[in-house]
Amino acid sequence: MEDGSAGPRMETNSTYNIPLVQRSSRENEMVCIFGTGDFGKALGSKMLQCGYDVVFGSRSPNNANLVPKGSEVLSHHEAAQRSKIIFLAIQRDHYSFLSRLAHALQGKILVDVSNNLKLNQYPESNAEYLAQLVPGAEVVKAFNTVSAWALQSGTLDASRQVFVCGHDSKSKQMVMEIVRTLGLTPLDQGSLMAAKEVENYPLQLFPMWKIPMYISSVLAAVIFLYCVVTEVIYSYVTTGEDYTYAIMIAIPNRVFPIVSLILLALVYLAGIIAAIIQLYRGTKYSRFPDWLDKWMLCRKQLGLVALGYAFLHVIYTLVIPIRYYVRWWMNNWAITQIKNNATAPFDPNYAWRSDAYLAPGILGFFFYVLLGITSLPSVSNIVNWREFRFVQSKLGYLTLILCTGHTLVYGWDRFIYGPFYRWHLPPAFVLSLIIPCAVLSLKFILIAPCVDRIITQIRQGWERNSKNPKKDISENGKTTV
Ligand SMILES: NC(=O)C1=CN([C@@H]2O[C@H](COP(=O)(O)OP(=O)(O)OC[C@H]3O[C@@H](n4cnc5c(N)ncnc54)[C@H](OP(=O)(O)O)[C@@H]3O)[C@@H](O)[C@H]2O)C=CC1
Ligand SMILES: [Cu+2]
Repeated sequence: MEDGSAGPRMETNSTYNIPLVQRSSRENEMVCIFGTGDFGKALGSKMLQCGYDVVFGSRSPNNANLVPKGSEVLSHHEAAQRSKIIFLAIQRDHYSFLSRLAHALQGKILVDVSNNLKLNQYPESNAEYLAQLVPGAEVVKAFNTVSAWALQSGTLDASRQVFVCGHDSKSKQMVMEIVRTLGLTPLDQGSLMAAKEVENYPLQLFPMWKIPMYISSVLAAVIFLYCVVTEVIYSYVTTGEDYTYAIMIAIPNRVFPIVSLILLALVYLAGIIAAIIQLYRGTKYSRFPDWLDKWMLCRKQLGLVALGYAFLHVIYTLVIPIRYYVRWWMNNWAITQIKNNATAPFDPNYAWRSDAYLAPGILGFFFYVLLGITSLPSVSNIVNWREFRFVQSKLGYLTLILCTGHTLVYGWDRFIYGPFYRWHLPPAFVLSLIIPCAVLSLKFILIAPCVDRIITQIRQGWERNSKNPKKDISENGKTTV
């Protein structure tokens, strides 16, 4: 496997932009960069550091002071003559001027580094558009996943990989050689047809978080309103009591665990729905509906958002003893006992109940954190996928069971206790149990030996409706088993 060490290494304590290591095998190679914007400048100084000669092509060649020291600025036309490879650090919207330069760009390698603002912003990829504009040049897509900031500050750890694609393999090799010299890792993605995917890549990181964030915000808002109605407004309307201070801590501390529990259950609901669909269809070879695919893909983010809410619940719970309302209430209770000269008897039932409620909460949170840690790339990279599956699935269900148990014990007799059903609405925690209990019950059914056997068979490739389940006659008449 390639790593960054193929090219000359950067040594420390040298002046910026002076070649740190001379490229040993040949004369300094000249590269041309069109555009003196953020990316052009960052790429230029990185290349200078790594021993290339850099010439910029700009609309205003007189502003030479704007570019990194040691490089030249010329007009586009002149700069193009100086190098075989031209990096286009220009937004796609401005590409049209290149068609006028078509003659000067004949036979050159044009490296398209551009990104878009939105997924599928244009019908064709930027690189393919460029290839149409300048048919005489070889277009290679690369560098779009590396940010100008990372290039300049040297903090490339997270983005060392550079996707490269293009039709002409020789041009691609030359660009990949530059990528290596800059200390990055090129990943060949194939022909220019892959450019669209490469361009979508930096934009695609967002949707993974967008859906979980959206779901959790909507859930939190709805549950918050529900609690405000059934607690604050209800108290005010029925007894005239002012309970509005609850919206600061008491109600959020109901909303956070509820959202957390529902999100955690949603993580595992996706897999259960997938298993049910496979059971129903009797095969694993047909595609899941689009929404389920998306859901499956954002499970990790969903779980991490759930963990965030669990954290909030823990912190909000820890401050309970220092709340004024709680201190007042405790003091008042003690004073009442003193006044009446009667100590309330110790109630072992109540002690049991409160410990039985806290214990699964603490354990659940512990496993929750463990789940979160094992989903970090630095940890998941050192376990094999079986171990990862084991942790994420077994530990995940254990967490879900503990957290659901925590909520069930919290409920205890409140499930049937009339005063908690204000305006005939169930308390919010009852609603929070619907999805987790459904997930756990369904999972229970799915792991029953008779059902589990069928699912395992399906996942190993068995098909219920296949006419020839074992035999498949291929074109040349041979039978493959
Ligand atoms: N910034 C980043 O972190 C990253 C940027 N990219 C891509 O790199 C490209 C450049 O980005 P960035 O440097 O941030 O953009 P900027 O807007 O900072 O710079 C673009 C440069 O393009 C030139 N330009 C602007 N308008 C025109 C025009 N009408 N005709 C010809 N040239 C023009 C200008 O250079 P001059 O005045 O010298 O002509 C300008 O400095 C984009 O395609 C972007 O998607 C990719 C990855 C990361
Ligand atoms: Cu709790």
